[in-house]
This record gives sequence, C-alpha cells and structure tokens, in this order.
Amino acid sequence: MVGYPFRTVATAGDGGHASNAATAAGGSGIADRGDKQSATTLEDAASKLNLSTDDYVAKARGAGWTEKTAFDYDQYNRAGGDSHNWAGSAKKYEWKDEYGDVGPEVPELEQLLFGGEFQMRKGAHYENLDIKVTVEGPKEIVPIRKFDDAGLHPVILRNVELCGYDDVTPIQSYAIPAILKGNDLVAIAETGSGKTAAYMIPTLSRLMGKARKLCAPKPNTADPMYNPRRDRVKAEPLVVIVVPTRELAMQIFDEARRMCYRSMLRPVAAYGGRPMGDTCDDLQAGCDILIATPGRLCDLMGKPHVLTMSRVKFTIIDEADEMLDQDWEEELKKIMAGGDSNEDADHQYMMFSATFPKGARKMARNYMSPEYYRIRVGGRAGQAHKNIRQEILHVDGDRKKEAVYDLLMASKPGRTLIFCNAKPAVDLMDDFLYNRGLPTTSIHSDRSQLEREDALRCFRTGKCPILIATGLSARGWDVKGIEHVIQVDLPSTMYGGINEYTHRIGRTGRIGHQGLATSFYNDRNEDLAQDLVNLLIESQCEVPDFLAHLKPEEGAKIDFDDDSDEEGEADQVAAGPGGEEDTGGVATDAAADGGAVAAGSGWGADTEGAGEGGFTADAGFHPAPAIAAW
Ligand SMILES: Nc1ncnc2c1ncn2[C@@H]1O[C@H](COP(=O)(O)OP(=O)(O)OP(=O)(O)O)[C@@H](O)[C@H]1O
Repeated sequence: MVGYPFRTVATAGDGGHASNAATAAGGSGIADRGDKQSATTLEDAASKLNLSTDDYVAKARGAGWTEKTAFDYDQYNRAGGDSHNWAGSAKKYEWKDEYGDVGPEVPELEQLLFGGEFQMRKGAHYENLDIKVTVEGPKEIVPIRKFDDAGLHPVILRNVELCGYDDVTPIQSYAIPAILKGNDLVAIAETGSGKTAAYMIPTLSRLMGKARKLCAPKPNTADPMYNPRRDRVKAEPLVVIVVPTRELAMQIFDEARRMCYRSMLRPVAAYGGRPMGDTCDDLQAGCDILIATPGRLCDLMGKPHVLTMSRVKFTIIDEADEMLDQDWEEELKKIMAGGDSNEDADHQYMMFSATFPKGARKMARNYMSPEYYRIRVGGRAGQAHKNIRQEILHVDGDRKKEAVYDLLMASKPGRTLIFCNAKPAVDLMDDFLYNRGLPTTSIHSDRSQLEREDALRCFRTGKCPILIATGLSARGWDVKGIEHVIQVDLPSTMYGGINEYTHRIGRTGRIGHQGLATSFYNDRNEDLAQDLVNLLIESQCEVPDFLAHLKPEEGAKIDFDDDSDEEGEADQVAAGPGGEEDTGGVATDAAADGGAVAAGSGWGADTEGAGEGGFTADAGFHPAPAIAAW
C-alpha cells in the first residue's frame, strides 16, 4: 500500500489528521482583489465555519456535491492484480478469417464501444475551435471539409459516424489528407481539438484495404476453438503509437478499439504497471496497432519472441515535445531507429502535440524525411484554447487547502481536476477535502497501477467527481465533463513552465465545451509570471491587479520565451485586447476571414526546405458554408 493512511474503510475519512485545520486557519487566504468571480466575495466562506465532521458532510451535500466514497486501499494488495479488470484488457473486436474483409456487427460490443454515456460529444462552442491553420510541406494540401470527402475506407467512415463525429476539426481537415498522401508529419493543435482522431482515422483507413496482405498471421480469436495457450504468434504491429503516460495509453487504446471495430486490425495497449505476462499474452494473440509507453515498449523490443518491429509502417509520437525531452532521449532513439524496425521508404513518421517549443521542433526534424509536412492550428504553438476562462487568484502557500475548499463550495458542483506539484501534497489535499465531506479521489505516480486505474474510473463515471493529481495527468487526458481545473501549485519553469500550464488547463474546455481554469499564484511563482501574463493576454483573459505591472504597453509586442530565440525569431503576439494582426508575428484571432500572415512566420527558423519548390503558406481556414459555424 502506498503511504496514504487516511482513507481506508476503517477510518473512512472521519477524524483524519487534517480535520480541523481549516477552522484554525480562519479563512481561505484568497486575497480579495475585488474579482466578482472569486470565492473571496462570499460572505460565508465555508472554511471559516467551525463544524463537526458530520456537519461538514451535510454542508457539502447541501452545496450539491455527491456522497463521498471510501476506498479500501488494502484490497489492491490482496487482489494482487490477477483478478483485476485491466483497462488494457478491455473488450475489443475479435476476428475470424471467414469474415472476409469486413466483420459482422456485434451489437453488444457496438453499444459498449460507442454508446457509453461517458464518451465525449462535441459541445455548443465548437465554433471557438481555432481556425487559423499554417501549413508547410512539399505540396499543397487540399483540406477536407467533411469526413465523407476524405476517401476513407467505408468501415472507418462508419466507425467515425458511430463515434458521433459529424464535422472534421481544423487539425483533422488538414492532417487527414496529409497522412493519406503518405508523407511524414509534425502537427500542432490546441488541447482538445481532436488530434488523436486526426492520426488514427487516416492511418487505419490506409491499412484497411491492404490488411489481409500486410498483417502478420494471427489466430482466429473469435473462433470457439481458439486456445490462447496454444495459438500464440509473435506480435508484428503495422502501427506503433508512443505516448508518455499509462493513462494516455489506455485512452488512445480506447479510441483504437472504436476505430478498429469490424476490421481485422487488432489493437493492443502495452504500458508500465500492467503485468508483463498479461501484456505478452495479449500481444501473442496478434497485434496490428500497438499503443505503448516508451519504457514498456523498449522492454518489449528486447523480447524478440514476443514483438518484432519489422512490419511497422506508421510510427506516431503523441505529446511529441514531451517525448523529445531529454528524459526520453534514449528510448525515443531506440524506438525511432533501433531494433529490427522496418526501414523501407514506406515507413511514415508522425508527431503530434498541443505545445511544441522551438527546440523540440528542431529535434523533430531530425526524425522526419526531408519531404515532411508541418501543420499548425492556431497562431502560436502552445496557445491556450479560448473556450477556457482562465482566472488567477493570489493565495499564500499556507492557505491553499482552505482556498480550494472555499472555491469548491462556492462553485457549481461538477467534475473538477485539481493539480498539486508534489505527491505528498496530493495525498494531503485529498485527505483534507475528503474529511470535509467532498467526493474526492487522487492519482500520482507512487500509486499502484490498480489504484491509478480505479481512481480514473471513479472520476470518469462521476462516482468521485473531484480528482486531485500531480502533473502526471496534465497531458492528453480526455475526460468528459471536466468543468473546472484548479492549479493549487503552478508549474515552475524548471518543470514545464507555461507549456505545462497550457496542458493542465487544457483538460477542460475541450472540443466545443467551455471550462474554467483557476490557478493560485504567490511570490514563489515569479519565474512564471511574465509567461503567464503573456498567455492571459493572448487568450483574452483578465490579468489580475497583482500581475498588472507585467502587462506590456497597449499595442506593444509580446515576446514569448519559446525556448530558443537564438535565431531572433521568437513567436510574437500583438498586445492588448483586440490586438492588431501583424505580418511579423502571429495573429491571435481566428483567421476565418482569411487574414494573411507572412508565410511560415510562426515556425521561425523551421521553414528550411519548404521554400525550395515546396509549399509554404498560412492556409487560413476558409470554411465551406456547411461548416461555417467554426
Ligand atoms: N470530429 C470530431 N467531432 C466531435 N468530437 C471529436 C471529433 N474528433 C475528436 N473528437 C473528440 O474530441 C475529444 C478530444 O480529442 P483528443 O483527445 O484527440 O484531443 P487532443 O487534441 O489530442 O487534445 P490534447 O492536446 O489535450 O491531447 C475526444 O473526446 C474525441 O473523441
């Protein structure tokens, strides 16, 4: 059991060590800046009350929060993992050779994959998906306006329909035709803008017609005679998708399960924490699409009787700037070039992320063929989404717990993701809020895989609508209905800085939904202050009074410290509300009117090669009437 003693069934949160801390603190400590939205305007700040545990519980229920759930953490040790329903073992379409090219419908599975009430649907503010698109590459890309126009294989098109994807998002509009052309690709688009489907749909579609020819021999797992012990093969994936976290691997695996429905393409998730034996069993039942975390993938590459990379046709690196970070250098090198990987010219490489500092963009180029495409949606790599309202509150370090409590009690109850920077802080915050009757759960990297999967499941299903997490959860997570992200601690510039901030707040305000991101700021966050102010201005959010001195003068340019300004081309944005578009920089507003920006300006020095007979353009996004709502 991980060091978290306060939430076993026996103690059930009553009388936990922090039970009266809020009372003693005498209020939240949120500085009153006259902000109408802040919890400080509440006359009756809940943390000022001196209540018994039962009264705190009653108060939380009265505020509309659901009942809290006690966890028996010992059960995870007792179960030992064997009987656990691992997310990676979730049901998928199983194949029989006699199906021909397309398998029959399986209504129960279809319901499970596509009918889930927890699957995200696009929100009412879809038009706020940024529509300014910059494209560089060897040839012009004709964007698709509808999935119907993309020339997708009918099974994939049907799966897209079953997912409820009616319109293409801007990144899908450009990335799908680029991938269908067969070129390498680096794609940058805001959080929650549909990047997963942007690579999954065309990749699988390209394989569909040729699956029978390309796939390695596999057992007929749908056959009643199939025996997993006897009918083992070596996994020979055609597609490898690499992601930095286990949770993201499970999520992408879910998307792959949906998109592979009725196809003979078999997805497998391989991530740390899931028992190796279990993963190997799954791989040896056949694997065409492998979704993996880098460490587990490298381990598996060392088991040639289980996995060979010799058939891989597509290598996709999601959250690519994170994967290009020094921490992953060795693994990434091995994955991109090492082992027995297919080095044929038809091996296509892709990298996707919402943030892509200049240094990472340069490194990405080393892995791409010279004729690669670069697509960027939005003005600047790392821009926050306009559907996210960002608020910054001044909160001193010793008052943070009370401030979170007050904020939750003052907010409309809804799925809330709370970030702390350290694992002990996550445990303490969970304990504190839970003991005040709030339905919390928590996740961090010291928890066992079973605990992590359960915490996430409880959050997704709404059983525990408040999740406290470390930055582990910042990237890629796509949970339906996160209305509020609270950053108790801001990421320091040593640990991801403003890009990490953008990923964290990007867990809300996804795919046309609006969300609120509240962040606590104090003197310890001064290193991030200028970047934060720049981002607030860029996103047209209010800069609080205590940071107002960092605002540039009206109309002045803001330099984003984008890692490497060595060539003097930092990304720029016009300052002040309604800032003017400037051809030397990148405009903040969606270019629905086709406003021109200097070709490739936002890519800084990365434009090399594109000008030589290639195609370099700020494409804008000129919506066809049918999708003019963008
Ligand atoms: N065309 C579409 N129409 C409606 N919903 C879509 C469409 N494409 C994707 N989605 C949904 O949008 C949500 C966000 O997609 P996804 O997780 O791929 O975003 P992302 O751009 O990768 O975000 P992040 O940068 O945070 O990882 C998912 O729930 C996905 O199912």
